[in-house]
Amino acid sequence: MVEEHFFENHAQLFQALASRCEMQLMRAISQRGNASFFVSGGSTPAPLYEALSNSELDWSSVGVGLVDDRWVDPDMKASNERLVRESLLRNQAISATLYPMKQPDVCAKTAVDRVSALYQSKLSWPADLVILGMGPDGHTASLFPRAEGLEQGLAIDNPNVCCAIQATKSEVTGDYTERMSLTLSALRQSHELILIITGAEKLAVYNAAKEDKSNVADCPVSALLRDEDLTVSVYWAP
Ligand SMILES: O=C(O)[C@H](O)[C@@H](O)[C@H](O)[C@H](O)COP(=O)(O)O
Repeated sequence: MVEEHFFENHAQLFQALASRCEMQLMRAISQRGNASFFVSGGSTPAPLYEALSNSELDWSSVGVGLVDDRWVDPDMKASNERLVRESLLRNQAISATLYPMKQPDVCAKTAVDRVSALYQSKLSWPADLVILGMGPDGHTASLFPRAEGLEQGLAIDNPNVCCAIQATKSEVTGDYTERMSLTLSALRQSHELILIITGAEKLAVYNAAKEDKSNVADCPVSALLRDEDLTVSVYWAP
């Protein structure tokens, strides 16, 4: 199910969301002594990460994982790891621990088991806080419609929390077709699942995906939105 938080502008959205994320991380730290925070890349969430980087919380108790990453060197502009290091892991949040997805392996497939084991051992599950984006094609994380590897990504019996995805050029901007992503079952293991979307086009895709009765493989985000055992908090502004 969904819990909608719609705002008149981005400034209001990110201010409200930063406060909510800060509270959620502080709650996890006070209850368990640590917090796991999984973050998406793309062009939307950077203002949230920049705001959170100034939050006065015990960042040394926060483990940061990636929701997904492009299989590119972390110094490349396309790298989600780079985006997170530049927007979140600075100021107060510099003392958080980031666990990257990208490994020296030539392809994501040979690294999946290793990154899954790393994420399952170093980050606490269920995830305390997960930040998702959504593409106009209904993908979330790097779970792209009909992409190679998506079946593993959607499989409820997949013991891994990560999967390797080979998106097609038409699905992704630029050449970043090879990805690693959290699986659907990993995303469902979240105490707080936040989906950030902006603009009219994504709102229309979201509204359709909420009702979507078609195959999840055609609109992976709908698997989360339609899950009655899960609450996805949707933050939207024009
Ligand atoms: O690697 C990525 O690109 C993201 O993790 C991806 O899942 C993103 O959240 C959506 O593609 C939306 O991207 P925008 O925020 O750029 O629209």
